[in-house]
Amino acid sequence: MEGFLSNYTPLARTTSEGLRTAKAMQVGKKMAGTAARPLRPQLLQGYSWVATCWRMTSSRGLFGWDGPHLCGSHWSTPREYSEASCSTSHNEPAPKENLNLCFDPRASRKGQIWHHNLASEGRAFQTASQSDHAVETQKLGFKCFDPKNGLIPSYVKVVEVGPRDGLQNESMTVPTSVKVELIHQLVAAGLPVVEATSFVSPKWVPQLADAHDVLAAIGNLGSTQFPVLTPNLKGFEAAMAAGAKEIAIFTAASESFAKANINCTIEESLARYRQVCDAAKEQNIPIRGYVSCVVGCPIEGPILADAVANVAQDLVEMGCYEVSLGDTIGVGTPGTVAPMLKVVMDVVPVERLAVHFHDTYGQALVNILVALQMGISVVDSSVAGLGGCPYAKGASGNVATEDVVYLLNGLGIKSNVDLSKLLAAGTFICGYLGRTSGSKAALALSKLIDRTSKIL
Ligand SMILES: CC(C)(COP(=O)([O-])OP(=O)([O-])OC[C@H]1O[C@@H](n2cnc3c(N)ncnc32)[C@H](O)[C@@H]1OP(=O)([O-])[O-])[C@@H](O)C(=O)NCCC(=O)NCCSC(=O)C[C@@](C)(O)CC(=O)[O-]
Repeated sequence: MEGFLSNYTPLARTTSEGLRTAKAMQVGKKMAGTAARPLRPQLLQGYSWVATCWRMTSSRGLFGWDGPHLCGSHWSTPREYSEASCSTSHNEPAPKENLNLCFDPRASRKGQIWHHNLASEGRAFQTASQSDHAVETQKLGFKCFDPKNGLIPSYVKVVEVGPRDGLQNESMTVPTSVKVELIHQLVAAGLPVVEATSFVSPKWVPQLADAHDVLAAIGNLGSTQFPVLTPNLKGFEAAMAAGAKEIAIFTAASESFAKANINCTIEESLARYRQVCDAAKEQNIPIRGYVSCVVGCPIEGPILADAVANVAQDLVEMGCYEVSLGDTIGVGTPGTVAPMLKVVMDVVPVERLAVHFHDTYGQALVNILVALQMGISVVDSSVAGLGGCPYAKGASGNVATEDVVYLLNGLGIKSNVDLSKLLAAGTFICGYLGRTSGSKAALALSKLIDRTSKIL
């Protein structure tokens, strides 16, 4: 735990660097020639990489200051964003309303702006390679954000759970064709794993009663993995009959939640899953495992990390290639998630662990960052933040895949997910469900795109 906390020391520097840089922004104010309001940090939370992202507004509209050179997000900001917010990426003059000021820590130390673009100086914007950037951030001591030093993974596998976890809680029946189209779009966006559906009792989860049809319709789509949930042998056999190539088994670290969700004790569930695993192994079917309620349970409250570690270890021993740790009701903060991960990592190798956060309290991204810093490189998420568990009252959706990919891009971590195609998938499913996306990144990017289309 001590070592873990020391990872955060550089963040204090990041923040103070950010504050110094903010002063340099006054130069930007003069350049813009507008009455900018005083600058203030957004979300200045202890852990937060967003602490280095600031904004100022003026009577002319929103002026974005893109300051994440300090933590590495600028160069991997998605193309759509660059195009929308900074027309100088095309070497064209930027409209004033679209002013974008970028800082380099080297320059900001001297109180200068490194890059700026104004209507008259549209060519000032430059690019730098990710490695230049990594070297720079390292020099400044921001090591915790440096994938090259192995302090966070350089590649993260994003496991999309929207078609299963996302839709299972929807009250309106989503037609099979819509589910299949959503899966196609998620695959097209480059997601390596899309959890397609569940072979659970239709009495328990009516929304996924068409599991066979969904799986039959998607067939084999490139190299994408399509795990499906199987709560028992009956579900496993049905999944095999529908052509499943991978399964997921799921239990909990909380007795009460296991009872509510799968109608048995944890021990009984493990006995069932041993049978499922034996059957799967005979057919060379990979098995993913889930542990729910890893920090809190809607019925029991706080959960002991040892209980999580025991169940995770059992799942690995019975044959799961990966165990996803679920904060089912989204109550975790780094203060509870990090110690829990530490205990689990003592018994399960970090390469076998994934994290699965719901965003009920807005803590999912910061928890993911902590998990990455602890070496975990598999993150579950749901497009547009859809989701919730029917047996976990009050649980909101999963962390949105768009937000996770935006974060990963910002950290210079590869995921091979195309954010623009992912946004389209989110727009598609939200359009069908008649709801606003639960992804902040999706909302912000879509506004930016709308705004630019009005300007251009
Ligand atoms: C586990 C059971 C089946 C036990 O349910 P049960 O009622 O105890 O089962 P049973 O063995 O007594 O059987 C009752 C009926 O269900 C049928 N049945 C039995 N099994 C199946 C099956 N596989 N597929 C289809 N039908 C099945 C069985 O044939 C029988 O039918 P009947 O004779 O009454 O007509 C039930 O509790 C269940 O399906 N639970 C699933 C609940 C669920 O899907 N929850 C959401 C997923 S978990 C989650 O979201 C958390 C996660 C993974 O995302 C991570 C996180 O966020 O923490």
